[in-house]
Amino acid sequence: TASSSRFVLSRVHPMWQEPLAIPGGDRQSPINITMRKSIYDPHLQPLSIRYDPRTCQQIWNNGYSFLVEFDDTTDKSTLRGGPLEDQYRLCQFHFHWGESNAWGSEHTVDRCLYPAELHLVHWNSEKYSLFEEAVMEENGLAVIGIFLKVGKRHDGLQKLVDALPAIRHKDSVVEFTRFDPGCLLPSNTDNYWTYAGSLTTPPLTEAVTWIIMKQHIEVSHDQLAVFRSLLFTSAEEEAQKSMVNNFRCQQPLRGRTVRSSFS
Ligand SMILES: NS(=O)(=O)c1ccc(C(=O)N2CCN(Cc3ccccc3)C2)cc1
Ligand SMILES: [Zn+2]
Repeated sequence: TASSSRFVLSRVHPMWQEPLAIPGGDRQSPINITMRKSIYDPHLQPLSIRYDPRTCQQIWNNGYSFLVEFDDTTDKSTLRGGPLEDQYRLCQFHFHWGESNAWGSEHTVDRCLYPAELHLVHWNSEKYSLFEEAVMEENGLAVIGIFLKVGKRHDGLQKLVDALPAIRHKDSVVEFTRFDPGCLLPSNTDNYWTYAGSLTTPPLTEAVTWIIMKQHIEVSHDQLAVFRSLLFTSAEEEAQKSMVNNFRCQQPLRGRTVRSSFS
């Protein structure tokens, strides 16, 4: 039954000890998406992604990734449509990456690993009044996942890359304004997979409608190398640890269906 907590089998994550039991535990993220098992759903609406660069506020190192945070006190940067019933507000975006270009993404497609994955995090502003509230509720969050591949330089990303040396250590924050997260979206946002999942970091709550883009974006090797120059550790700590491999291991599908917006 839903109340029975299952033991989520997972290898110990380098960054934090995976809890042995998660309440429910039958819709955990990330997962591998098997293309031939995903179900085309013709009723999925087009996504409406409208971001206002004026809501961009700061960038900070939280000791696990770096987050670009937005003013989410009004409906200026929003996500609607697709599998979503309600309107969601953008609150932050962050990335997950590896120590090498061979791995780093949290989700995979037919077991294909990408060197990094971007998460644009939104919360249901029709049903809840704060992110902290929505994070505990089913379908409280909607996260867009975008795979990164190493290739040509991403001009829009460079402004963000240039800000990273200022937040090298955990808990450092700098002002970061007038950045349009729309520049990080792939040219085609009509083709995506969607499934019911969870946060991939504590509290791992099963509150997320995942929307994983089929089309990846390209960034240069040097841009990704700057991500790896960040540190998990604060300025006070002796041993400096490079911020790499900040991804969670994959979780069982538990009978969930992954839908696709394309046939
Ligand atoms: N990788 S992911 O996209 O799944 C993702 C991970 C973390 C977050 C995030 O901003 N927080 C998770 C909770 N945390 C703070 C918090 C809030 C309430 C209760 C407890 C703790 C912030 C959002 C998305
Ligand atoms: Zn994430």
